[in-house]
Amino acid sequence: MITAQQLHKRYGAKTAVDHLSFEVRPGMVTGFLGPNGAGKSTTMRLMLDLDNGGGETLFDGRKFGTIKHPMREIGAVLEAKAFHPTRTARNHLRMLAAGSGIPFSRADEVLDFVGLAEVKNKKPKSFSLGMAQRLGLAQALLGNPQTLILDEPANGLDPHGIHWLRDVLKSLAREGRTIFVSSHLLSEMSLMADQLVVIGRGHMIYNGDVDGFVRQFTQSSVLVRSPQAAQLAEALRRVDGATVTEVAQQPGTLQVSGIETAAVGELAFQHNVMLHELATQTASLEAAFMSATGDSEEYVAREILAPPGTATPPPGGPPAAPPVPPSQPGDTTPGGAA
Ligand SMILES: Nc1ncnc2c1ncn2[C@@H]1O[C@H](COP(=O)(O)OP(=O)(O)OP(=O)(O)O)[C@@H](O)[C@H]1O
Repeated sequence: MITAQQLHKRYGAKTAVDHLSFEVRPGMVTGFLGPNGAGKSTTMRLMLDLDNGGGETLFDGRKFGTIKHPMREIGAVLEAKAFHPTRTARNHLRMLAAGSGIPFSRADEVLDFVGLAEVKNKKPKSFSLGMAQRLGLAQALLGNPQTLILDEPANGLDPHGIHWLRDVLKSLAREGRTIFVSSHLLSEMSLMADQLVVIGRGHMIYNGDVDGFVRQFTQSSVLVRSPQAAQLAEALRRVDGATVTEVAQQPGTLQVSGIETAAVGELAFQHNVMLHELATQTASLEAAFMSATGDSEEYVAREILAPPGTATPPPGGPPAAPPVPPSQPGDTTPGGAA
């Protein structure tokens, strides 16, 4: 269990982390989300005593600085390419193992585990970002720690690598470990994380389970398809708070919000309306993230750069419209947006 209390950090006049308190529980993956510059890396550095700031972090009740062999209890990767410049991957890990009373054989074990056995005698400076991430994870796992703190470990991994990482972290969590991981890959996070800590501009936005985050920051709706859709729509419109929209190009299909799925089914039954489909439509983690952090974005692209030689809009004029992606075969929405 990690207990972070009142973590804070200022850079001059700027508050990077503003009195954050949260817990990261064992046996599950806790995702750490926030827009660029939200303070995720700074928070992780504060947790590991790698930065000066305020607040306190306890790992199973103990401060990082009081743990005799931290590598054997807490594995961390905060920078993808933080390796010894001249040692081979294997010797880099052996050196760390020696410093923490870990047997040398463990270096080969973890290199094998992360898929780097073939390149273990190469220097990490020749590694791609994805390979460096794998070596970082090997380093974090070297001491077989109870706790893992990983800053964007999926960055640079190919799709197979991302899938592999998800399986690894989930299975390490199932073993009862405490996993705290930041990522900008929201679809990945929705598959991997059980709990979320979401911050914006150094402030806590949400701390709780993933479903709760999606529920809190989006509105779910009900999709209902019926050969008597008009009759059902009429009944639904009489329900207080319910909003009914006919789905374009899908005759007999209604999108309903402001009413539970079960209540739609019951209403259909009461009005002798036959249903062909009744489904709850839950918004994505990405939609929830956009809604929750929209006001906290610090670095926002304002306009599309005009190609050389084309006129730029006058200052104060309307911003350039974002380009509409071309439709793909099979797209059902204008512009091909999914
Ligand atoms: N060494 C530094 N000096 C001054 N400001 C800094 C320093 N490090 C971070 N900051 C600022 O603190 C804020 C938080 O930065 P941090 O790197 O923790 O954010 P982050 O959430 O990890 O961002 P990203 O997702 O882009 O990696 C940012 O506004 C950043 O500019």
